[in-house]
Amino acid sequence: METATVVVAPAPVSITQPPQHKLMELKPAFAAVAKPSPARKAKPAKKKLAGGCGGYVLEDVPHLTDYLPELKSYPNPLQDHPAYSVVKQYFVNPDDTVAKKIVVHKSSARGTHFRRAGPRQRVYFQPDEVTAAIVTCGGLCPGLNTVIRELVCGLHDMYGVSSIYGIEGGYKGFYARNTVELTPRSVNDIHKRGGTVLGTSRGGQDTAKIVDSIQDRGVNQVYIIGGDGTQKGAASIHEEVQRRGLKCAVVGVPKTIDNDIAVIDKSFGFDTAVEEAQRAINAAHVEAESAENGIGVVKLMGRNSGFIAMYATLASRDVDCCLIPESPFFLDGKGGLLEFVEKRLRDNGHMVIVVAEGAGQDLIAKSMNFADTHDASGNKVLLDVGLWLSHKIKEHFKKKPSFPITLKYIDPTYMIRAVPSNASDNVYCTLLAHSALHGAMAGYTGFTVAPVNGRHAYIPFYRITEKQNKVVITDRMWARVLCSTNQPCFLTHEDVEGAAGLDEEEPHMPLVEGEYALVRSPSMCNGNGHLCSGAA
Ligand SMILES: Nc1ncnc2c1ncn2[C@@H]1O[C@H](COP(=O)(O)OP(=O)(O)OP(=O)(O)O)[C@@H](O)[C@H]1O
Ligand SMILES: O=P(O)(O)OC[C@H]1O[C@](O)(CO)[C@@H](O)[C@@H]1O
Ligand SMILES: [Mg+2]
Repeated sequence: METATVVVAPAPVSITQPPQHKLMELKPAFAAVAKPSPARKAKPAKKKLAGGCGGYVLEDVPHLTDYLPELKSYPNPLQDHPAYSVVKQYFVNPDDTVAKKIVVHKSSARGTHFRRAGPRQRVYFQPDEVTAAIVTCGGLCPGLNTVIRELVCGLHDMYGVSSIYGIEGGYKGFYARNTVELTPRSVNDIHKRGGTVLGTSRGGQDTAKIVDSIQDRGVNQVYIIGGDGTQKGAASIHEEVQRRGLKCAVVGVPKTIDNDIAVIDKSFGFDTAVEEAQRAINAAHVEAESAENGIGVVKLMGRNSGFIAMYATLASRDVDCCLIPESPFFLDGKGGLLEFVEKRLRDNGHMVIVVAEGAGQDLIAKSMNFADTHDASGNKVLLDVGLWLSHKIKEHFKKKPSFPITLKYIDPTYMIRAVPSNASDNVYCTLLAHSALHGAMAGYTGFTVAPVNGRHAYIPFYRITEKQNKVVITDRMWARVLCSTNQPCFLTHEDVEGAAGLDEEEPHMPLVEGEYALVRSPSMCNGNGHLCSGAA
């Protein structure tokens, strides 16, 4: 492990863990202890924080040596790889970290950083020791197959790993389905297809059973591709793996077209989805333009976050009104949506409305009195806002016989996520997969990999799962949308006051024992291991 940066915080070690020399004697694929009773809960992993000068904080990720301190390391085989041997500085400097915030003032603290992703000089697995498993969970997203392909090809071509399995049908596939062997040949052209060749599912996440399966199959690297729910599942798998003292790296690759994962720049598949949404918006615009008082309503995905609707609106420029979950709206009366629709039709003769599926759910529930239902993962099942809105608009104009309208409702929901990824998402997925496997080979675990301000980083699970990424309606990006559509903002003063801020939290670092395990890093401090002033 890279000792220059981090001193390991005391790890929560299971009392069933055998002495270390025993661990090292076990089957090379994994070091395991007796299976625990499913009733015992894994303790949440401690946060690993290191301080540095000028308010610098490293939010580090766990490493296998945190709880298996005697693990052997080996020179990275990449150093002999013909493609990489010529690359200067191919291995990531152990002190390299990625800043969470890059807009700073001269007096700002340096703030939170994450460990930079990439290949390390030393690895903690020998190629023939690795048994890797890949699983995809949650809804579909363009690029899933590309990530699978690049994990398989990357592990094989860069590290000489040949034992790679796909878990079929999401988390429950660990204990309810068969595995499929993955080779560079079997995944060769899967990136040209939408969906996931492994299948996916919601619900059925049973951590104890999953870790039993990991243990039984001798899996020592698990790559888990999925959204916020999946990453929560991955966090509990990692905790249980650590509690059992298994030599098994648990790695998350964030996936969701909703782009609702916090901290990261953007989730893969999002660009493709926005591009695909353009086709629906174009169709709505053509239909609307060709009719008398034509209205095109397009519903796009976005359960709690309206990013797809927002970016699709900005990209298109044909949209007259964009409705997202983060920005409440109302229909009737002065300043309401119906008044705006009427005005826009009088002015332009046609209009296009883009609505994110999670928008206006409270209004629909009020007017239709539906009981909440949830999917197998516990996500609220949404009511069809597009249908409801279309109905309300038609009802409104029915009362005005001198004002005939033609409304077309387009619901491309699944079409924007079932397509193969576009070129830029393909490249992005490749980098994600490579960053993920370099991290696992280097012994890091319990992390999600993703770009932060353009640089790939290893981010602890808790950072990804503690809150969702949402459109900030008091931010300039939403103002750009309002400028491009010239729609009313529908907001009251209270809505604005209550809206989430752009840059709220920067976690402060209590210098006391407790939830945070503060670690002082000699290389980042003033040479004697003390935090420089301003670090707290
Ligand atoms: N809090 C949680 N703890 C453990 N597992 C969870 C948790 N939430 C969800 N999961 C599991 O993660 C898997 C995927 O979750 P979910 O269906 O919410 O999709 P997701 O990963 O959020 O992706 P997306 O929202 O983009 O479709 C499911 O198998 C679900 O059971
Ligand atoms: O696949 P399902 O269960 O219909 O889920 C649809 C949901 O999945 C997503 O595509 C991703 O969370 C959402 O945008 C959408 O609400
Ligand atoms: Mg989700």
